[in-house]
Amino acid sequence: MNILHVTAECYPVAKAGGLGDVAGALPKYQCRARHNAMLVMPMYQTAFLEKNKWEVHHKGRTNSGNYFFDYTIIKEKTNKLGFELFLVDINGLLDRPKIYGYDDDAQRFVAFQIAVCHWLTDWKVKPDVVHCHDFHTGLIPFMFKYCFNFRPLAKVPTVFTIHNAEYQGWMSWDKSMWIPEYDIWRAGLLEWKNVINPLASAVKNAWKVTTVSPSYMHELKHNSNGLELLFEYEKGKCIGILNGIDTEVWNPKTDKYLEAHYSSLTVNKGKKSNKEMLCKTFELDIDKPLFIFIGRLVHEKAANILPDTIGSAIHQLNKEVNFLILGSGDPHVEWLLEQLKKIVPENYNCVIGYNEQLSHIMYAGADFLLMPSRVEPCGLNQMYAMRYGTMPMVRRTGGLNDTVTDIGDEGWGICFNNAEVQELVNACKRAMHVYNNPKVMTALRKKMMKIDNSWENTVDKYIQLYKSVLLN
Ligand SMILES: Nc1ncnc2c1ncn2[C@@H]1O[C@H](COP(=O)(O)OP(=O)(O)O[C@H]2O[C@H](CO)[C@@H](O)[C@H](O)[C@H]2O)[C@@H](O)[C@H]1O
Repeated sequence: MNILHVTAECYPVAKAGGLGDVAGALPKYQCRARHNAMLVMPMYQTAFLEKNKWEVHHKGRTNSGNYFFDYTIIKEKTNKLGFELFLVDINGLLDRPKIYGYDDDAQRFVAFQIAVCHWLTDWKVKPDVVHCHDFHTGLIPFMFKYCFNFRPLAKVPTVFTIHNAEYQGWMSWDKSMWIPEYDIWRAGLLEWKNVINPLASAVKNAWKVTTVSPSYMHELKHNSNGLELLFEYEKGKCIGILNGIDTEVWNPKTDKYLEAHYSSLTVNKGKKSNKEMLCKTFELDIDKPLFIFIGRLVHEKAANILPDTIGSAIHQLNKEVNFLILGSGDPHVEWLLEQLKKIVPENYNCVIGYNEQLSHIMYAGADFLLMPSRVEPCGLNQMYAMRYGTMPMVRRTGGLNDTVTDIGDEGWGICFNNAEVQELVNACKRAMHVYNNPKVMTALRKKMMKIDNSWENTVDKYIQLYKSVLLN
């Protein structure tokens, strides 16, 4: 089957979060299952672009409203990622160092989607299915069906995966001029609550819609940042498929970012070496349990409760715990986390920013991973942590619910119900209890490392889904 993924991120080309991890792994494992998966994304200015060899695959000229532009599709020459990788170059618009965060992001991603549609219209062999990810690609299912210029794509099936429904890409109606001329009677299929809503549009127009865990699919009908009724209405074409993890990138035996490798047999020794390195670098006491948080410092991740939680836990647990945070996001939370260094320097440290290598060393060296997320469509961090023998401490929501079982229910993690400071502190107290019982801790580490969350288990679910649309 010929599958084309369309996405704004893909590890290791350009990654801001979990979307990048999934987009870098799913096509690779689809190819291993003998399908022809390809991926197209914007051409940002990244190290990956400079370090690899490219050939020009297609050149075209099109427009987004009054903005006429030339675009070039380049293809990576060696299949380095295990699948064919195409980048869309639009001079001045996409070729920038960051993925997101520019004032004209909306226009950038609309132009990207138009270029992809324009290219595919010209391409003689059409993919069997086009798989779009998150709102940056959410207008594509509509454009395929209703833009006059893209008529040859009208029958190409589209699947849309929601990695995060909190971000919907809202645009006021005056931006509709950016979208190539379309059947005006279908304008309602672009909007939700009187604004253009690319995520809602994708849910309406894609042939199938998936979320990255079954629990999250269920939750969206009750809590989806305004789209609850839409998900209820469209539930017939929606399905939750749990993410996998790339067990080659995330493997403590071979991880290229680690100096001390280990397996479940050598887990205590391996984790100790990595913890030593972390504790030395961040001036923390190796004998105390190390709790970490890695991720975007935003409301949905409940990052705002971290500063108080850390302060209270250090106090209530008589300074017998250490915390290390890696992340960036809300400037106020960043500031509070920085200030905390001055208050509890012996038990806490943080790195504000994005650091792929450090994240791997932290998963390997920590004892516990905090994930108090208010919303978590799937969550990869807890699965990485488990693979590295680090106990996940999670709020029971979304994909966290589907992947972590509490130690009280014969599981391997610590679960709690509310994103509140004292609940998280209490969870730390339970964690301390386990930590102080080395035999139990070791057994749990070995147990969680054996859990198989690999993509091999999941790929077939997507293939079955694609097949169901091909039969229509
Ligand atoms: N400062 C930093 N430095 C280094 N690495 C960092 C980092 N901040 C985050 N990361 C990395 O980014 C990834 C985060 O993945 P998650 O799935 O946990 O969250 P995210 O909200 O980005 O993804 C969304 O999409 C994914 C994929 O579908 C869903 O699992 C998730 O629930 C949904 O919110 C991990 O690889 C993590 O290590």
